Amino acid sequence: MSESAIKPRIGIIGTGAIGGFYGVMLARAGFDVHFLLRSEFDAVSRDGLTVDSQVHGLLKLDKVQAYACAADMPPCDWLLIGAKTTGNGGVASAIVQAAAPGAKVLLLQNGLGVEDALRAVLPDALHLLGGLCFVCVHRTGPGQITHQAFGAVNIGYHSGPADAPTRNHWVEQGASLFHQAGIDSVAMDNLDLARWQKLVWNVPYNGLSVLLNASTTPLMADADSRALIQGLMAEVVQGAQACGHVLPEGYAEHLLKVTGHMPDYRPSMYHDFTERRPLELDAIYARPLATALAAGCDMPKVRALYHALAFIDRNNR
Ligand SMILES: NC(=O)C1=CN([C@@H]2O[C@H](COP(=O)(O)OP(=O)(O)OC[C@H]3O[C@@H](n4cnc5c(N)ncnc54)[C@H](OP(=O)(O)O)[C@@H]3O)[C@@H](O)[C@H]2O)C=CC1
Ligand SMILES: CC(C)(CO)C(=O)C(=O)O
Repeated sequence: MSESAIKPRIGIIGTGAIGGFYGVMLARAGFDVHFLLRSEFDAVSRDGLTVDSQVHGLLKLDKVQAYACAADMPPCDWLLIGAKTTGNGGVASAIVQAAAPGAKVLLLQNGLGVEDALRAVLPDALHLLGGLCFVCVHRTGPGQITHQAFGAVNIGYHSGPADAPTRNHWVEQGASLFHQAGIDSVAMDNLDLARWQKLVWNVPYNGLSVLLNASTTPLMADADSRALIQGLMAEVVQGAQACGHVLPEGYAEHLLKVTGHMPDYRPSMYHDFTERRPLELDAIYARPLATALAAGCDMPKVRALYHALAFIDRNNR
């Protein structure tokens, strides 16, 4: 921890929907939070960040410690990465510039193996952790975030210079940051399993929202799209099993039920498509497909969805 800080100093690398939401919640809980921005730097420096939350009400952070350049940030004890996985090449140098010695880097991203690529370019002294966000947030304008539902961040240690007890300590500290901000967070022993588990939701809904131009309510209401969702979910569960992960019994059915009760929601991939940003196809489709195949499990429905999305993505930019 930086010596002058009573609480760990937190840096947000990529202040979009996820980075903005959790950053605002942590700042409101009294943490010293510093936000790295790109296209929205001017607007957020001037007008602050607003979270219009259907859970917590209207949250406003008027004076944002905003930066356009990571080298200007003070050394941060925890760095929360809110950039899309498609931008991870560009965030590595920002992490190095904003990290205090021995900093904890928490990757708040969807997909499989996202820590592996980043680990390869991070200094050994940094701790790398994965955070699975169960939340429905999206940007509606510069510095404007809408929060529709949920919020939990589940955390697992990926790699770094810590023995087993120290790993647990850092995971617990990460969870405690979120608890202090009123957000649920549990420690996960097996990050890979947790990532597969999250994919059971993201593989069908993220991709189908783009392919069928639909949010969750119509996707759930229509018998054909619901059958597609179920077929995709079943394959991801099989893929996870082939890789040695035992998912809770009835997990896919549980997710269907939860989604049926969620507010009508457009996943982040839908927003990337409409804003003509690159889709997170590598992390959410290509890597799970390759990993499952290497373990002897083909996922033909997932593969077909991936190829359709790759076509759409190439023609969208
Ligand atoms: N939205 C959600 O509800 C959920 C999202 N996730 C996952 O969280 C991750 C983030 O998603 P989300 O918040 O929706 O994405 P957004 O597109 O809303 O936010 C990404 C932010 O990162 C910024 N950024 C990217 N690269 C850099 C860089 N090099 N330097 C500074 N800023 C950078 C972008 O800036 P710019 O505006 O300039 O592009 C943008 O503000 C994804 O992996 C997603 O799958 C997981 C669970 C739920
Ligand atoms: C599954 C969901 C909608 C909420 O748990 C989510 O976290 C996501 O969009 O990735």
